[in-house]
Amino acid sequence: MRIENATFVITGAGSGLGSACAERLVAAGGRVVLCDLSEGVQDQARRLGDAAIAVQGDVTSADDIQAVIDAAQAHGDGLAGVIHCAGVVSVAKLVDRHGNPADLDAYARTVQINLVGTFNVMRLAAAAMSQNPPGDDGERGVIINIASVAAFDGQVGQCAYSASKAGVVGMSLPAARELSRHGIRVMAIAPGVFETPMMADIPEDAVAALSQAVPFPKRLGKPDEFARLAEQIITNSMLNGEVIRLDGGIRMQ
Ligand SMILES: NC(=O)C1=CN([C@@H]2O[C@H](COP(=O)(O)OP(=O)(O)OC[C@H]3O[C@@H](n4cnc5c(N)ncnc54)[C@H](O)[C@@H]3O)[C@@H](O)[C@H]2O)C=CC1
Ligand SMILES: C[C@]12CC(=O)[C@H]3[C@@H](CCC4=CC(=O)CC[C@@]43C)[C@@H]1CC[C@@H]2C(=O)C=O
Repeated sequence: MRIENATFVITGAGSGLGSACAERLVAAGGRVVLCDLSEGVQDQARRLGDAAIAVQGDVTSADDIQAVIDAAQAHGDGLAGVIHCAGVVSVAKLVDRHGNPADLDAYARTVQINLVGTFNVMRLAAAAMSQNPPGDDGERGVIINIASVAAFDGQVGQCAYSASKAGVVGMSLPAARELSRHGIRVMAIAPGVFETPMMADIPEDAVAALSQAVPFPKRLGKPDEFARLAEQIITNSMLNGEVIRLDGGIRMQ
């Protein structure tokens, strides 16, 4: 799949990994529709110029995401792909230090945004892309979902987050198998620890410890390193039905 003059939806594009993907795709000649809950996404689109537009929306809402996809179809010649970066992290023990059980609504909220939101974006994007004229090899589109190393090595306090990301991993192969008949590829990236606003409130010594836990290089990943992998997935049509860890070799304790 080529990037030049093709249109991509990027969710979570107001910040961190999504924002870096938007910059990279525009630099490669693509058009982007940026979706985020936060209104800051409008400024991000303005910074990127005419190739970018923003549609504020919630990935868990069918109406919001349909509006994003409609905007993408109007912004170019059909929707070529989605990089679905919107997500939230949550930390809560099953039983806290006072013996209270974890909050059930908080658990459901994380799963709703990270897992149900991913399914919502995938289903609406795939329905739109299935109507595209076929390109090389009959390709009609590509979906990149974002999991996490926490899908495989979840830490204490990450029951909700790890379950939501493991669900994203679990959906990728059946989705790729099903959508192959439409020429749509599905991939997932499982990042390790990346330097984004999601990490902003973590104390310096905790960030240093996380960096030390990476075999090589001993630092947090940079958002553009993530965006470069997303770019490779878009342009390399043999990548399908797989989850790629991008983590410097870290295995969380
Ligand atoms: N930063 C890291 O170390 C890692 C991040 N990830 C995953 O990567 C993805 C991107 O994370 P970052 O860029 O680091 O986080 P971030 O917090 O910088 O960006 C996430 C964006 O998603 C948006 N968002 C949240 N809920 C939304 C909703 N319901 N609808 C629309 N937008 C919504 C937020 O407004 C925010 O702009 C997330 O799925 C995260 O779980 C995975 C592994 C490591
Ligand atoms: C630091 C902490 C736990 C983590 O390791 C995550 C971090 C937020 C960004 C991340 C996203 C991932 O998908 C992988 C894990 C992690 C680096 C979390 C913020 C608070 C968490 C904490 O303090 C745990 O005790």
